[in-house]
Amino acid sequence: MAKIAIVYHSGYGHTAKQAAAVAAGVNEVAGASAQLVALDDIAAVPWADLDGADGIIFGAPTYMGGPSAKFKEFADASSKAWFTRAWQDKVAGGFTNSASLNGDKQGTLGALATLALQHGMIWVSLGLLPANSSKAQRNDVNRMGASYGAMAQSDSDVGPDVAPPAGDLETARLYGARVAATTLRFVRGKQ
Ligand SMILES: Cc1cc2nc3c(=O)[nH]c(=O)nc-3n(C[C@H](O)[C@H](O)[C@H](O)COP(=O)(O)O)c2cc1C
Repeated sequence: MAKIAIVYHSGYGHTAKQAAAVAAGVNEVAGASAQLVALDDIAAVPWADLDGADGIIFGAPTYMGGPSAKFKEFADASSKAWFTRAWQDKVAGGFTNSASLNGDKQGTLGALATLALQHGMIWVSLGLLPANSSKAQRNDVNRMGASYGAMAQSDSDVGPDVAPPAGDLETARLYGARVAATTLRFVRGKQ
């Protein structure tokens, strides 16, 4: 069994929907299971569960071009795990959601990847072709052409009941499945 923790922050619920889609993708892979960890209270982070996971997927909304402050608080607190190399060689991935089509989401994914690399983790790319032809539609998979991880976009005037759109949630689901399948290979390789 590959245990995959999905550690995310969501201020207003949009990134939480993306996180749920990532978890659905993980759980669709036979032999993999997802544990969603919402970063509401840093004092409540289940560090032992993260240390015991085979993979960790990080998620944050893009605020001012980078991960939200609450996620950064978690990243800073993870320095204890960094000292002990507790997450060394675990599989890692990341996702972000923001209001603008671009919105500097790449800055957030870069920060999430850097966190994983500092911990000695093995980062998984998105692995999906971009929807960038003249026929591309709003609900296409990977409509923002990401490669670092999964991106989603939520219109600024609507709630998480309607955003992010279905294609972005499908992108998140496919990414969760990809990270899970990759983690399973590592777990089986160790056995
Ligand atoms: C403090 C703050 C900063 C933001 N900065 C950005 C930004 O840099 N780029 C962007 O596209 N959207 C930005 N937004 C919009 C959020 O990314 C967007 O509303 C997102 O859906 C929020 O996700 P959440 O509901 O999970 O918190 C910002 C929102 C807030 C509250």
